[in-house]
Amino acid sequence: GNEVTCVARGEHKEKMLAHGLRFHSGIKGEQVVPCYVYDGTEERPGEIGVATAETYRGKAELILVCVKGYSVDSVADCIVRASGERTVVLPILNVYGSGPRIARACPGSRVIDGCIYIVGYIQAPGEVTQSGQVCKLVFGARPGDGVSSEELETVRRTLADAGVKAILSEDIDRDTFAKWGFISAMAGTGAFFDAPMGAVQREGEERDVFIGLTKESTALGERLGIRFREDPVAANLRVIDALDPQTTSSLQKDLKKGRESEIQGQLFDMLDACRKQGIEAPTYERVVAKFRNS
Ligand SMILES: NC(=O)C1=CN([C@@H]2O[C@H](COP(=O)(O)OP(=O)(O)OC[C@H]3O[C@@H](n4cnc5c(N)ncnc54)[C@H](OP(=O)(O)O)[C@@H]3O)[C@@H](O)[C@H]2O)C=CC1
Ligand SMILES: CC(C)(CO)C(=O)C(=O)O
Repeated sequence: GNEVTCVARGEHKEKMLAHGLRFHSGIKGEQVVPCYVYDGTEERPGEIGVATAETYRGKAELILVCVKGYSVDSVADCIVRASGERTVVLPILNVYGSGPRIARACPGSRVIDGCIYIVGYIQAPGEVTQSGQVCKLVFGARPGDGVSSEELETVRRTLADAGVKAILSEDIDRDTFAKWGFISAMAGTGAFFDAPMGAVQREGEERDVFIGLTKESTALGERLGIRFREDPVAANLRVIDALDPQTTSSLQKDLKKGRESEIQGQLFDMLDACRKQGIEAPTYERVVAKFRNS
């Protein structure tokens, strides 16, 4: 029922416009949604508008920022242009601090914060796969973001109507930190040992490293004033133990293929923050040393 525009580029954009956006979804099944070039004037119900960050015109009501950490700066101008007085900007990256960072990069935009639990990827240009049944988005207000509780409720309802399990958090700083701590430990362990999560599910060095990373990020979080809802080691191991043993993180896959990756935001920033806060982080030191100068 809502108008949707995707900001895209390259072959992905071309294929979407030529053949529609093809979804292979564990939740919604197979679908092809027709796409058209969005120029800020015409809206076509039942179709997805497509624009580039440079050509996007018009004002959005809700902007979901779902690029990787290294691409944030390339979409900042677009976010500012697409923001009107009532627009809400919702980042869902796996990098803690994305809300504040995007707010700084996009003066005048109203930026909240969030994170998402989903397994998805671009399978081929114009084709997106979402695996399994999990699609949970946690979001919430940041201090001084200027977004009212009624507007947050509108965001929740909009996402829920689209089939997303949307949870309005009373402490999004805690929840984005917890997601960051998890993905950092998962990606760091997987990349360090070049192993899928099955290796972390068994007792042994891989599991010990995963636990070490989680304990160190927990110490950092506590130093920063995060009040975790439950012990992060127990919570993170529960998630790992429920994964398909073949699962690897996208950071691990990107590193293996020599592609640009989120290693700065997911690993290096964690160690740098530990050092800055005087938190001893021998496991992060060991894992990061393998990648920092390689
Ligand atoms: N994939 C997943 O299952 C999950 C991912 N996350 C997090 O979500 C974020 C996004 O991840 P993911 O979806 O995997 O990333 P992808 O790289 O698969 O998708 C991001 C897309 O944004 C495009 N993009 C980047 N910059 C621009 C730009 N300036 N103009 C137009 N398009 C642009 C990229 O194009 P191009 O390829 O040309 O760069 C790419 O198609 C990350 O922080 C990730 O850690 C969180 C939970 C689960
Ligand atoms: C592992 C997964 C899919 C979990 O949400 C993820 O976020 C990533 O690969 O970056």
